Amino acid sequence: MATAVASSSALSFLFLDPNYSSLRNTNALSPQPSRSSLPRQIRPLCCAASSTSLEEYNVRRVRHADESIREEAARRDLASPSHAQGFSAWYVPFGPSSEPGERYSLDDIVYRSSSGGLLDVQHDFSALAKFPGSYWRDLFDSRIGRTTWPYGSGVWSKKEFVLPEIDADHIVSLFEGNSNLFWAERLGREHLGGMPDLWVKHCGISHTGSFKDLGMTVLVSQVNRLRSKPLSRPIGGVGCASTGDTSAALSAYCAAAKIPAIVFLPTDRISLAQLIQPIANGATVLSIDTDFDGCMRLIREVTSELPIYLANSLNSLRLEGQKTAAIEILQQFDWEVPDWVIVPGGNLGNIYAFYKGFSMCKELGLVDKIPRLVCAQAANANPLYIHYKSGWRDFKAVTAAPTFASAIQIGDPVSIDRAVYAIQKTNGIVEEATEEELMNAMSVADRTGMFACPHTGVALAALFKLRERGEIGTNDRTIVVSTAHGLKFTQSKVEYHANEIPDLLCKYANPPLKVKADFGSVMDVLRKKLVLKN
Ligand SMILES: Cc1ncc(COP(=O)(O)O)c(C=O)c1O
Ligand SMILES: N[C@@H](CCOP(=O)(O)O)C(=O)O
Repeated sequence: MATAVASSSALSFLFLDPNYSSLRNTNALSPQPSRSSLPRQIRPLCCAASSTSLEEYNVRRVRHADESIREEAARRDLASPSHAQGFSAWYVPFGPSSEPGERYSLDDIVYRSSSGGLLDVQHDFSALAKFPGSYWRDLFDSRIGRTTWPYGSGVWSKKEFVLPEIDADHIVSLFEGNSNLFWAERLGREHLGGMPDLWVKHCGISHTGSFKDLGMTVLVSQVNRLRSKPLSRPIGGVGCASTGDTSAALSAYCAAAKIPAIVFLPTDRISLAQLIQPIANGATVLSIDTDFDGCMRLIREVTSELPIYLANSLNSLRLEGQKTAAIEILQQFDWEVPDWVIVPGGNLGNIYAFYKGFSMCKELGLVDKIPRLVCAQAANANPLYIHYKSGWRDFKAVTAAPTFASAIQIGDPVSIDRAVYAIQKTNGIVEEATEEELMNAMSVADRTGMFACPHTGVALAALFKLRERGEIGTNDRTIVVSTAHGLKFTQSKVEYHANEIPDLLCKYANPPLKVKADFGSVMDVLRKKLVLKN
């Protein structure tokens, strides 16, 4: 315990020293240099939080019996604004602005630019670039798997790239992120022509079962800051329109922080598992007789009238958290850049978040290139695909039809401009998947040990098509982003395996076999099964 202690206190001063360029050879758990051996300019800073000696500081790193990790972080002055070291971020218009120099503080409540366009969070790259890429890589790597508040989170372990100025005490985190990168060995070998370097980033293996946790920790933390002293903003609650995952994440984070959550859900268009999440977390749940796009229009009107903070990805704060999944992928490959990343798209914030995470790492020298991005849409809800196919001529919203990938049944995505930018900047591709394609892709992946959701099925179906056309090569390192946990969408799997879906060939259906409760019948069935197999 005492050694683990030493490493974290070391980090707190290492990230104050621009000249300390590499931690790569430093065993994070090994004893740290004595205070006098530290470079001179960092000596006064390392113990800035208290007047204790380094020895005492390290010993005291063992958390007091009556102390929470939050209190410990405050005592040790970890991640306080003073540690931001001049790092900062603010809102700017996304794309060209009619007002030169237009920018807003992250403490402003603003979702649109003066011309009505989207906003983006811009970081002070000149401050971040004072540290070399190797410094950031090593710092982020050294924080993985710890409980140190707030760095145990995959999002907040990259705090300087996310919300550098927020006080650790305002952060609302459920230690999200750090999700599994699954080597899809059998799927690649048996179903994709021997692809040896195929991976699935399981963003849905998360607290509320989807990648939305990554963005929601950032948004709710900022709301917590705004509502707390000294800002004390009169925000009565946080609201969103949702196809089921944003609402689940919002409700959980708000419940953890004791902030009221209000969610607008399209009646009968989300799964039962998704519906029960905000109900259980005590949110105000409005089931509205319209589709997601209708709910989105309503929440935008309501948040402009009432002191309810908007939690959809129109709010660019969300994407700051979501972009850390891209950074995590790079980390998981020891900072080698994959060739392709395939992301299912609906409201289209996430594809841009991936672009942003990758491009930030490139600009700051953590990596030297970025992957090509593929955005995969359900054919029943494919406005980006249509736009792409038209050669990016005038964008037209569509009325999205029902799809098994119900969380992306969205016809008028708020982040359309962000998605176009991400695809264009990465020489990316947009692909679509029919209901049969997505359900079969999901089910064949399940046969190789996954339990994918239908949205992941959309991304997998896009991969099958791109492999077939030879656009993705056999040896290309390819990541499919799994956006939700399959357990949230069991009804669609039940229907599929029961072969009960009209006009759909359920190629991988595996219905249970009904057998009489006697030995002979059981043996007959098993013999038949084994003979068939052989
Ligand atoms: C499970 C799941 N996958 C994919 C998406 C698409 O993400 P985005 O809306 O950011 O495009 C969503 C939400 O829209 C989702 O809930
Ligand atoms: N799939 C989303 C749709 C809303 O997207 P958002 O990222 O803008 O919140 C959901 O689960 O609600």
